[in-house]
Amino acid sequence: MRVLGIEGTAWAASAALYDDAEDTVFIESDPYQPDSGGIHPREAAEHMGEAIPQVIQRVLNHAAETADGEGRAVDAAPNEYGIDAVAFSRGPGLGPCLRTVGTAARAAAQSLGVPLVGVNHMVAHLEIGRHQSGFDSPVCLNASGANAHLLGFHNGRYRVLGETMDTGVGNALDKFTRHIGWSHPGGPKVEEAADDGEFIDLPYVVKGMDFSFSGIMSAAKQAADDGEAIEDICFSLQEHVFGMLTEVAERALSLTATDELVLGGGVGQNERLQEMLRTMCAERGADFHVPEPRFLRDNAGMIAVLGAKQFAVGDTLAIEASTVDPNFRPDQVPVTWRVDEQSVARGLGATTASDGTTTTASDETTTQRGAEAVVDVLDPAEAGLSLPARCVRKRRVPKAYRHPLLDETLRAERTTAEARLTSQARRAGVPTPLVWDVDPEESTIWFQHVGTSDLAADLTIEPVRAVGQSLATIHEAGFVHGDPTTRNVRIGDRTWLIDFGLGFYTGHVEDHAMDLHVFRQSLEATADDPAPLCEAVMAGYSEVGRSEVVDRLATIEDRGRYQ
Ligand SMILES: C[C@@H](O)[C@H](NC(=O)OP(=O)(O)OC[C@H]1O[C@@H](n2cnc3c(N)ncnc32)[C@H](O)[C@@H]1O)C(=O)O
Ligand SMILES: [Fe+2]
Repeated sequence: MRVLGIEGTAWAASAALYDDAEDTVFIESDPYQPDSGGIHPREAAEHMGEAIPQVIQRVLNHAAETADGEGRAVDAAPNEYGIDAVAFSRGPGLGPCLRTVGTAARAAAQSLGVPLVGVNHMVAHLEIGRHQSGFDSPVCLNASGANAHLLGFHNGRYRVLGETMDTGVGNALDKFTRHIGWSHPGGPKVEEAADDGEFIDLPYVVKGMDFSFSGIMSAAKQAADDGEAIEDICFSLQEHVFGMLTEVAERALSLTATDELVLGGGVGQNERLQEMLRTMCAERGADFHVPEPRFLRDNAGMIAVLGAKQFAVGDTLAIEASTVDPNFRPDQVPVTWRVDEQSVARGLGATTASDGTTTTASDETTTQRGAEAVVDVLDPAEAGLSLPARCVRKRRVPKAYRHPLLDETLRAERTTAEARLTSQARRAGVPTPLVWDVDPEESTIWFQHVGTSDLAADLTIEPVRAVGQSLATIHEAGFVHGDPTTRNVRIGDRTWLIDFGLGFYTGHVEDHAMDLHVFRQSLEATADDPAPLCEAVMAGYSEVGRSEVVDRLATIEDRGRYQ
């Protein structure tokens, strides 16, 4: 099968030929380069209008030359190019570009006499890595211009495990370089300048698996205005921004118990980002795949490859139904080509051994490696501690992927926050473990051992409802948990909240609603049937909390975050 792919969501006018018999991809691209400032949507669309017919023609020439290649049944295709389908990026992207390119794709499909396939650009950024790596069901980190998110396949869709709360990662870097007068695109120039830089402190914002770039970008611009060395700002931007992306990727691996990660998107070309992710995966024993650069930046090859998978299962579009969608979210895509495959969430819940005995993922005397800490369950007598009962020692171990100064600050701050907020939540009436000792130097806390397993291992309605009540209770007490996922809830005789390390004091409705959002995202990413669980958490929350928070949650979840 041969598929002609067409891409033109923003800056890359690109066409490609994918041949599945040989698994070869031929790509022709013509980038739009703004004279000044960032991407102007109308100028970009004009570029598409001129460049798309040319790149398509070059790919058709190549297709004609190779159409009678070995073993290929060209006669089966309705044209002399041996092309069976035309796939194009339907969105997300800039409306004027998408419309221009959509028109070209429809015309190409009609003149070649083949079906049209509509591809989601974000899913294509990630499927190319899965395709090439051979991974079953990885966590996917997309680091592109207009977006930044973590996706995992679950219950027939790509679920958003975490995403930027404001701008895309590439756009954030590009806005900074525009501020200091550098030409577009700025990302590669930041990478180059970072080579000679030294570390300066910038804001670092992670909420569960979501993250925000607005604070750090304003701080970077301010630092430039204040005369800080540009190479120091570039270096520190990379350390903070990519540190955030690596941290949330690790949290997603931990939440889903997955040991496969793929990277996608234009910012994925950055070698420091690749290095951080590679180091993090190596520390956890996870496999990591980065596609080659031509498949990371916008390109039609990824569109053709995913288009071929969709075409193979009959997922085609009638011309009259092929309108483009500038806000096309990855979780809106029916993943027709993966119906029978495994979920990203694995290793959760009860496991049945070959002899038929069932065990839950309980942790009696084990060492567990979470996303940011190593947790040991200790018998105090054996460990030589004078504590009344079984205890848990939680050590925030240094992360080799992070800059040592950033690493030290984060571990110290989170250890202090965790000890303080765990106790404060308990005083507010929420079941949390007793804090027996804290060693800030070693980023270590000793807790009372609570519960018999985590909520992820046994997801049922009642504890989920209790989590809703507990979140509302701490919000009323003036702080948020910061990372309330199903892994941070222990169940048993009661429903315990643990791991307050990302918590902070706040009375803002938005922050409270984010807490609920993070918990709901974790349910949606791991539960077989998330709907009743999502209802239960809201019911629990509503018993104690404010209705404004519930209303704001709806706004957050409706908000398209593509800027
Ligand atoms: C919707 C679609 O149009 C959009 N595509 C897009 O933004 O192009 P993409 O090729 O995925 O990413 C381009 C971004 O990638 C950044 N970039 C390229 N090379 C980089 C590098 N070495 N380091 C950091 N950023 C880099 C650029 O500065 C630019 O912001 C998207 O995927 O979000
Ligand atoms: Fe892209």
